[in-house]
Amino acid sequence: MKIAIIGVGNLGYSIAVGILSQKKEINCKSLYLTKRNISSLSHFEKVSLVKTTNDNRRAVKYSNVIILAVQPAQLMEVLEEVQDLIDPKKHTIISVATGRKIEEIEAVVKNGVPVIRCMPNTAISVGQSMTCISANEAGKLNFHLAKSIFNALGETMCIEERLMQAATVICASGIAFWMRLIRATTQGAVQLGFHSEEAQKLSMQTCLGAASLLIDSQSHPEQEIDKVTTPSGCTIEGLNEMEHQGLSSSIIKGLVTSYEKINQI
Ligand SMILES: NC(=O)C1=CN([C@@H]2O[C@H](COP(=O)(O)OP(=O)(O)OC[C@H]3O[C@@H](n4cnc5c(N)ncnc54)[C@H](OP(=O)(O)O)[C@@H]3O)[C@@H](O)[C@H]2O)C=CC1
Ligand SMILES: O=C(O)[C@@H]1CCC=N1
Repeated sequence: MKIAIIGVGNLGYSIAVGILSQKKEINCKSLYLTKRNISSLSHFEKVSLVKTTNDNRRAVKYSNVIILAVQPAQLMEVLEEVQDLIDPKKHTIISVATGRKIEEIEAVVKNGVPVIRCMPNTAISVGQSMTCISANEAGKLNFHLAKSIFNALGETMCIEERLMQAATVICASGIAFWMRLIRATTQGAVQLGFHSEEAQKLSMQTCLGAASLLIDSQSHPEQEIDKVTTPSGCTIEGLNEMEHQGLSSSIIKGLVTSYEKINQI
């Protein structure tokens, strides 16, 4: 695969780091990285596979998988700039732009161009993204290209495009939500007597352990909670107080508010 990432900002950078860490498994022959101001990409210049440029047309010309990672408001302008170079027989477009539908991209490019819409998250830089994928008919024939990139960098799930906004909130924004939960438990640990670095380590590993328990045992969170909550013990006391204060309700309300905002982007 010859890959171009158009728009190497927060997410594009994370994808680039992930691809370079798994370049053999992904079979990446070259990686073009573009943005308008490329000074922040100078450290990539030492990597033989990588070419950094502010010339999107050059990146498209020398690549076959085009990952569009610009802001939603910048997407159409970038597509217009390169659309004449995009060849349905050569290129596959992978857009990670929030809220931009496949049909909006199809309206700009030639008929028959494979378009795949993906929603990874920034944990892609450490090979732990949860990436949701949907595609147009031509894109479905090239699902293997997206899967070979994103399966190497975490887990993937093929979903209907109508669910892409919800996936964005749960998985992409989800990184921020889980960070806040880790920060809150860290703050609690400090209040209970740990130094901040110790507190964060306790919080992070416990978070990882909880997720690993569910992944390995395929059980439901309540089954694991039952194993921890001793009758009349401290866990149920703390858990019930959190729920009295609206823990589950506030998280669900936050997710729904985030979802409503996405639909306005
Ligand atoms: N951050 C996240 O966790 C996630 C983001 N997304 C989506 O991914 C996309 C990117 O988000 P994010 O990385 O946060 O945004 P950033 O603003 O960090 O990155 C966008 C990048 O695009 C570059 N850019 C802008 N215009 C052009 C252009 N004409 N040609 C080439 N490059 C250009 C900008 O650099 P310069 O100004 O130098 O050109 C910038 O680095 C968005 O659509 C977002 O909704 C999706 C999932 C998660
Ligand atoms: O906050 C945002 O709008 C983007 C989409 C998901 C993560 N960042």
